[in-house]
Amino acid sequence: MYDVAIIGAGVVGCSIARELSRYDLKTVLIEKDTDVANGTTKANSAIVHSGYDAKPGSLKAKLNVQGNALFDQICKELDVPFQRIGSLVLAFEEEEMKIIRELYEKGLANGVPQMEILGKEQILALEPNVNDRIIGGLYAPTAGIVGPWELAIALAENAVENGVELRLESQVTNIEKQGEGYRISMEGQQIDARYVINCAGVYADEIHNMVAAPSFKIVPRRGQYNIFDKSVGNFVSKVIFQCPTKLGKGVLIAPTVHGNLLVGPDAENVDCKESRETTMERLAFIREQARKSAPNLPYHGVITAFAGLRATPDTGDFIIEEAKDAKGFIDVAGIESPGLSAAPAIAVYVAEILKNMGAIGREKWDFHPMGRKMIRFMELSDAEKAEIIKRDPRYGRIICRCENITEGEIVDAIHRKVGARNMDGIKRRVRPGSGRCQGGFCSPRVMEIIARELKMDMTEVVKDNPKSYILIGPAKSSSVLRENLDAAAASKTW
Ligand SMILES: Cc1cc2nc3c(=O)[nH]c(=O)nc-3n(C[C@H](O)[C@H](O)[C@H](O)COP(=O)(O)OP(=O)(O)OC[C@H]3O[C@@H](n4cnc5c(N)ncnc54)[C@H](O)[C@@H]3O)c2cc1C
Ligand SMILES: O=P(O)(O)OC[C@H](O)CO
Ligand code: FES
Repeated sequence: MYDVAIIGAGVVGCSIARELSRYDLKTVLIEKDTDVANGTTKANSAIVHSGYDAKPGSLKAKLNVQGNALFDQICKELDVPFQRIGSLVLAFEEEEMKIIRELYEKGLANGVPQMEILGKEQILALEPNVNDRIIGGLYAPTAGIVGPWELAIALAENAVENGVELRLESQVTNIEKQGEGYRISMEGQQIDARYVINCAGVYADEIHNMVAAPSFKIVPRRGQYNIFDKSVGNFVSKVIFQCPTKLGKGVLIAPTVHGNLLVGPDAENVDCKESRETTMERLAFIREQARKSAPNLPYHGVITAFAGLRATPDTGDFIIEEAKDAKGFIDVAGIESPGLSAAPAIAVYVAEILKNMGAIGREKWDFHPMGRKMIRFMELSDAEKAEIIKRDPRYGRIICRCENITEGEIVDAIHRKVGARNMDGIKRRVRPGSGRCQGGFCSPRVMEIIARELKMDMTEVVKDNPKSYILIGPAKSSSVLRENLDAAAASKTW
């Protein structure tokens, strides 16, 4: 019997798993998909908000500000890209300056440090590409940008290194009260756990309803984006917001931790919890909105688009509590924005709930907080590069030309504790496929490496879910070509 079962391995479930791995507990992290960080965690604005948006007194406000303060340490421990670049909210008219002052007051009430209301010239000095029609704005230097999926993957990996069990491809289909705890059914398997933590993102209401009377509803609210090429990645140096509306913080322009530029999101309630498609109409709307902030936005540099789903609750705030009619079942639901920023603090908050229930005992003496570092080959000095190629020549072979990723880095991503099993898994860990050609050049090479390292056939290598095949079988001409190449290699004629 497990002490704790966490359902959902997004950034929230992974943060909680890592936090609980400090304690002497038998914990399992359950995920329906083939990899961690495959839900909302892989598709968001990647901003660590400073914390002036949420209503003072709300869980969102408290956990955002607390979470923001934890990022330096966690990202250092786990070797996750994070930059505290600051954010600006722009005002274009006097009415909006009123909103800026309200945000500032809310920020003070929430405990956000170092905020300043700036005038037009101060903002233009910081961000020359911003529309010169602005009249002022709010500056929050503690806002940052992070690699959201890198964070979740590193948290999961560190949790596993500290004893948490990770079960992928395990969709929870039923939960029943059973003696001291709960019996959790997944396709073809069942486990028992004393405590259950529901971190199922947009599906959290359905998981809740398996054991308790319905008490909240999650509406998927889609947000779409464009990503721009690195050549225009420094168009702005901070996160540029407009004034928030009822539907959220609005369209932003921000650099990413990998040097691209991100523009979006819009906010659109959708019926389906899997509706992650982008649409020309909404992307055109985003473009128009973003041009208000920066009329010269270099749209020739767009390389791709994506969409994510906010898990918007009908309660207005994060729901983090024991379900009223299911003792030992804790909902961590409605974790829409600023859920990424709040995730480290949510984990501490959930651990406190478990402590108050008497579920958590002593801290383990052998918890090790440091993640195993990744070798980022292009960030090494020439001497370090030479040394590592001498040890492992695979670091001397560039596979992804756009992002300069070596075979050694890809092989390492496959064989780590929470290793990549498919193309998107590799892309999220080491970025081949994220560059300007979007994998046009490197994808076949990455497929070959996955097939070789995981001892599978090329046709078994998938993009993401088990049915997302890329190849369906050898074409006649390609098998003839392969025979010719093999023959040529054998006779050493080239
Ligand atoms: C457009 C957009 C922009 C955003 N921007 C920001 C931002 O800039 N800053 C910020 O702080 N926050 C932002 N957010 C919010 C942030 O992304 C989320 O709060 C955060 O990613 C939520 O993480 P999660 O782990 O709760 O959910 P998820 O990442 O969705 O994880 C839930 C997991 O549960 C799994 N699951 C579901 N059902 C089952 C089941 N039956 N069995 C097993 N597993 C199951 C899913 O597969 C999934 O992996 C944004 C969100 C969106 C959509
Ligand atoms: O639009 P919101 O308010 O859900 O916020 C999403 C991100 O945090 C900012 O883009
Ligand atoms: S070569 Fe890998 S994305 Fe272009």
